[in-house]
Amino acid sequence: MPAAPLPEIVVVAGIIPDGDDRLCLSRRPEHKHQGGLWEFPGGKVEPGEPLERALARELHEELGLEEVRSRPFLTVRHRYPDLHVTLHFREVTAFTGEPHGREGQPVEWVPRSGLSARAFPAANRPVAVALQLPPEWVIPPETLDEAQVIAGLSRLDPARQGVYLRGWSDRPAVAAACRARGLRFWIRDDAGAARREGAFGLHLSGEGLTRAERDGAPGFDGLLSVACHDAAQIERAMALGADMATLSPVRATPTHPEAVPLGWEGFADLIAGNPLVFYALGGVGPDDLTTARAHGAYGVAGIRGFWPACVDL
Ligand SMILES: Nc1nc2c([nH]c(=O)n2[C@H]2C[C@H](O)[C@@H](COP(=O)(O)OP(=O)(O)OP(=O)(O)O)O2)c(=O)[nH]1
Repeated sequence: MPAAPLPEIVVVAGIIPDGDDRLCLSRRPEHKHQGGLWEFPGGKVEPGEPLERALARELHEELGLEEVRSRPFLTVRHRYPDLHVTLHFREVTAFTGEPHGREGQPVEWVPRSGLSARAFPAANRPVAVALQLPPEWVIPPETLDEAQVIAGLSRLDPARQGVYLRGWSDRPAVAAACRARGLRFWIRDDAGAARREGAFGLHLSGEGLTRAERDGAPGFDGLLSVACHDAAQIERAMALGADMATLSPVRATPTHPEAVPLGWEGFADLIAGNPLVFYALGGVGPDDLTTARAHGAYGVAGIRGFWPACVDL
């Protein structure tokens, strides 16, 4: 007899900041699923209930908060041995009241830097990664000279933007400019250079991925990222233990006219259920962030539209 299908639930959970770089966590009661672990407060969505309303209801019931406003952060689908869960994590942008455990559960404000010391349910891994990442991933144009790139970097916003030094990965002066500005930056393929320069991430191109598979995972402690274009590459990125990936091209781009665009639906289908944090790349701009999040991405990436307009292209 075929095994009975596992129950499926839809959950909404709030990432609640306090303006002092701390987030509100609560501890799940021992008797519940994933009991004893820390969680982002929330609970099951009722049939037909809009997500923002569901989160406001849960945060009122569990923490006593009022007037909760939120926006999408990251959607995660996870298969526990006994349960399939779709978790809609949302960033809380406004609330009134002081969170307290109305159901007797411990509630704490935890500094972002202290999150890794807490035990979370397995489904939360991509959220822990995304919480360290900027929503925009900017690729400096390779048509500029080094001085222009350095000038452009000084105009980026470190809170919102990270930088992939693609063609600039072997230029110490460009990495130094990122460090000076406090920008998180990624280096292409070269784990040694990423270590030396104190890069936040190492981004593997197709070639870098093949080399890493042949020689073993690169020796680099920071974030591991892979450039993906299809389901097979996503599988390979996960097998290598990657944290994040770019997936492209979402739309047609002048730089890769031969590549078949995925479209937003194709993009969403490819990433659904994969525990990586994805950036949408290829013909997208900063204004596409809401659309990207609605299709399961965490961030948007690109050259044009992201690079400061005041620097001449
Ligand atoms: N709220 C929340 N739930 C999480 C997180 N990570 C994670 O895997 N989960 C799982 C655990 C549970 O299986 C499910 C949440 O369901 P729940 O049982 O707490 O929902 P609820 O508050 O509506 O509970 P109940 O009153 O119906 O028992 O999602 C997280 O960060 N926050």
